[in-house]
Amino acid sequence: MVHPNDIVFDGWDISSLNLAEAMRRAQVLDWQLQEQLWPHMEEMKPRPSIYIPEFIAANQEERADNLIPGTKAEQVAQIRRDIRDFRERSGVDKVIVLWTANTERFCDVRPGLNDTADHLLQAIERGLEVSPSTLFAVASILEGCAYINGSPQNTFVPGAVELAVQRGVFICGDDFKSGQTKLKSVLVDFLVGAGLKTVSIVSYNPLGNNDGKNLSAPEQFRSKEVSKSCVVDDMVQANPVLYGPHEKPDHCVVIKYVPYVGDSKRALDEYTSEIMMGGTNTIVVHNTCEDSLLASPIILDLAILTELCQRITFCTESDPDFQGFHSVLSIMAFLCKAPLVPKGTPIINALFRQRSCIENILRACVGLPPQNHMLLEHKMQRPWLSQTWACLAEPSCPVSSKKVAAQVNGHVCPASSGPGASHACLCADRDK
Ligand SMILES: O=P([O-])([O-])O[C@@H]1[C@@H](O)[C@H](O)[C@@H](O)[C@H](O)[C@@H]1O
Repeated sequence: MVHPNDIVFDGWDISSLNLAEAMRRAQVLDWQLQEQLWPHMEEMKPRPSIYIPEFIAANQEERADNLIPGTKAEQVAQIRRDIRDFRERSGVDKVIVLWTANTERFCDVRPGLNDTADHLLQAIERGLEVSPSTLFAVASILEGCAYINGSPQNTFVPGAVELAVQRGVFICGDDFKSGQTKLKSVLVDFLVGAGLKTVSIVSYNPLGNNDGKNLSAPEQFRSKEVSKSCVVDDMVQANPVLYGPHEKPDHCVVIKYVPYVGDSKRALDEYTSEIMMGGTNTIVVHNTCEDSLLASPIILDLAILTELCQRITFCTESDPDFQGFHSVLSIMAFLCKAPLVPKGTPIINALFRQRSCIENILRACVGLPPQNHMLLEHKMQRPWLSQTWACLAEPSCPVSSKKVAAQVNGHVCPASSGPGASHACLCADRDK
């Protein structure tokens, strides 16, 4: 066993690092923790990956040392073999693939190139423009493995989405919502919800890890800028009293590579809002975001929730046959900066609305009604009667006409006559 003390950071030979060495190089974990983790990490070595220089910053070249050779089609075939090999060797039942690698530049989206599943597969065969993250997505989908995109680029070109739908495989993304954006998706919801018209949001991000280095290139920064900027759109549009049809706040996002701060990303934000009688309200936030340590639990949650979603089916009153979620797993919006949703469905960025979606679906899975915070039972003139609620149980509900039942692993949650109980009712109208 190589001890961390035996490794010299300066002048490091970066070829084929194992995960213990990578941990040391990343300088994220405290030294004592590194020492404890070392024996568990050193056995693990990343499999080779795909490097297409035009998709990431030129400054990443020296780190690209563990590569899958060949054409794009051969690379996809190799990833598929790796997934199968991992599944067999590890003995796991399911594999979920998650992209947490470098931010890529946006990929061209063109008819004939990647607008349909067939065109995308042909583009791979012909070696046309397909990003590494999309090659991984296609390999995963073809292996029947859910694929999660933790970076901002447009991995899910229309052809990749169509392929996932055709194969009934979950995809979700984009870009972990970890620090500054998470706070923003709460603060702007609060400001606009409280009637303060936010007119300017200025966000600076000094960042010193390798992600920051990659993002110092304009095309890669552009991908991140888009995912970080769209996060307030729905909250603004949801308030037509404050904002006109095409009106939205000025929103400026800056990321600067500052090696000294390492993984401790500084997020500096200024929110300016107009209030009554020509006044302004200004909030300035300094937020030290431990970039990797905020992202890591999100990675775990995404994988765990995706697996759980693979076991959930539900029905609605208008469609009583049980079915699974759409391949574009939009309930993961809570964990993503730029939520991917099925075409034509609303994008929700407000953090607590996103959380409430997950919470209520999970409540339905265990036979509880949705949490709507009305608490009418505590607001009644007359004493509260539990029978008021018992009437919500199947088969007929005089209070609400809409019902949704949910099941996990084929087990349908039972109706009950207790307070607030219904047949795993997801109905938003239950209190009407
Ligand atoms: O989640 P957040 O703090 O808004 O955004 C962050 C970006 O500002 C940063 O550049 C990147 O390195 C992080 O991974 C994360 O995406």
